Amino acid sequence: MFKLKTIKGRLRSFVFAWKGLSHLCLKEDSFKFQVLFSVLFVMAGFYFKITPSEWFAQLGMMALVLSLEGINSAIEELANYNQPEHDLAIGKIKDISAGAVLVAGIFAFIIGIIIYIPYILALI
Ligand SMILES: Nc1ncnc2c1ncn2[C@@H]1O[C@H](COP(=O)(O)OP(=O)(O)OP(=O)(O)O)[C@@H](O)[C@H]1O
Repeated sequence: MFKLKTIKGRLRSFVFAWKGLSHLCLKEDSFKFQVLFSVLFVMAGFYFKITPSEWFAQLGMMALVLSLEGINSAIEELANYNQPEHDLAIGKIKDISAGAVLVAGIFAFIIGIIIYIPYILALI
């Protein structure tokens, strides 16, 4: 059985995670941009009345892109904290981290096209 201390510890971790999420939403421009994009796609989903499996694909990609964007921001923060000076290794680490977000973004774009092109063509 869970001890009360363990439950309190889990709750504390949850509060810290919310602090991190509010930092991302308020301070990180790239994360804010991705949230804006996600909101637009949710609005498009309601507008075109996409199917449950299309919602599944769309929400899955949104979760992936936003999570990777958050991890990318954390890596950038860590890199800046450890090495504020110009450094080739830090530049490479940041580029690789940004590249991981780009991979998810490219797949999200492709899935967006697969979902919405038939709905858009039906309007024409
Ligand atoms: N300390 C550094 N040393 C070498 N190159 C760096 C350094 N900091 C940044 N760079 C290079 O500049 C690019 C952009 O870095 P930056 O930290 O501004 O990321 P960003 O994606 O523009 O940030 P944000 O997501 O906050 O807009 C990096 O991907 C890297 O190529």
